Amino acid sequence: MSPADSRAPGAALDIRSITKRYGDTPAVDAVSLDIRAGEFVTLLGASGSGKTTLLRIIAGFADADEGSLLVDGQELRSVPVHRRDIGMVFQNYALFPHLNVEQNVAYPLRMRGMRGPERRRRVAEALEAVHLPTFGRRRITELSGGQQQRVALARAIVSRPRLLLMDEPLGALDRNLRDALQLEISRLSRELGLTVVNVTHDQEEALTMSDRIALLDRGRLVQFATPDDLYHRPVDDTAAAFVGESNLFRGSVRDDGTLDGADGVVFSPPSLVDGSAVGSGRVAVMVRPSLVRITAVGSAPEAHSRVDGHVSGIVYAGDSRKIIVTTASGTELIAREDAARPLDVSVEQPVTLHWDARSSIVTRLAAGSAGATAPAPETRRTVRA
Ligand SMILES: Nc1ncnc2c1ncn2[C@@H]1O[C@H](COP(=O)(O)OP(=O)(O)OP(=O)(O)O)[C@@H](O)[C@H]1O
Repeated sequence: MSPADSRAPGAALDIRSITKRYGDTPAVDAVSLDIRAGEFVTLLGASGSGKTTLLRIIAGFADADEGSLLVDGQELRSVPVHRRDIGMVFQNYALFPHLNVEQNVAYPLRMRGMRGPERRRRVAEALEAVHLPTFGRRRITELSGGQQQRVALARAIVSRPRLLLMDEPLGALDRNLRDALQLEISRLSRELGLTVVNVTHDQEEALTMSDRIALLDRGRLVQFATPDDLYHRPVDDTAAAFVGESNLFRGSVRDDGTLDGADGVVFSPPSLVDGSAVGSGRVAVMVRPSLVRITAVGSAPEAHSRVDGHVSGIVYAGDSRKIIVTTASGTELIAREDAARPLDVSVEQPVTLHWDARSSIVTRLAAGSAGATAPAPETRRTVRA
């Protein structure tokens, strides 16, 4: 099988303005993505954002109302499912219980009429790739969930498909197994130069595994970017709120550096939150909780952006500690700090949250965003479907 550095350049799959409606509501709304050969792309979004519908359209289980799917310039929409040269892995494994591991993995090759030593060699290679080289004769019912998912993966890659589609492949597994398989699937896709489209609502999984992430919201593509860009340079408040934990303020930046309607947050220096950088007056300003510091009222560094409130909760989460601060108007903000640091605040204590102005990220408001019509600031935590 080909190593990663032999990946072909160019688009493996060019998704152009794909739209699918159920009744009047678009489940997928004019989504365009150019997926490169050898790339691992994740469709990420809350429940109902259109991920599975788009994946099913690529697989050929559903047809789009509009748009095209081009592979090497050829329209895929008119190609029947079994001729699309696509491997699939589902959350529920979908293995044949009456066949053993080897027979399950060999199935796609049998369908293509491949037999004899070549077929055996390919099956052995695929089982090797998923670290199950000695499991060929095992019955499916004798395997753990993680092992079944590896068999499903081996079956999906054994015919070396042009494209591997995965629909929440790790959704049924426990956290430890999921973490281990995430790394293994990433390794395998790199080693084999696979082009993968993966669906998940788990942002950590998306950030860990993907070369690029397509963030969907109500059928629309919000941003298609590397994990780093999505995290550090969200295009709007929807992306900022969905990916990672964030403190998010929406409003208009005043000349004095405060944000209209934002609980008296003072951005310092104000030039760093110049809304003109992202268009008209109304903006979203985000700061990640890990970049926020907490101190007694009145003792924040002058050069820092800051807001006052009182500590309303302290939550331990393994290595880190989340301190929840509620402002005078009831907005909850988060500071996340290393749990090894001595705790120098207590619940109910008045405090100032502050952060280096360079940690503020200014983005535009998404069309239809709550903040586009109401200026109330808001804190969003990790959103999970
Ligand atoms: N066969 C169908 N008939 C009618 N509506 C549908 C159908 N399939 C999907 N939808 C609707 O289309 C929208 C997108 O659904 P889809 O399953 O693609 O979302 P998703 O992002 O994959 O969600 P989840 O993470 O919950 O699986 C939803 O509002 C859903 O109710």
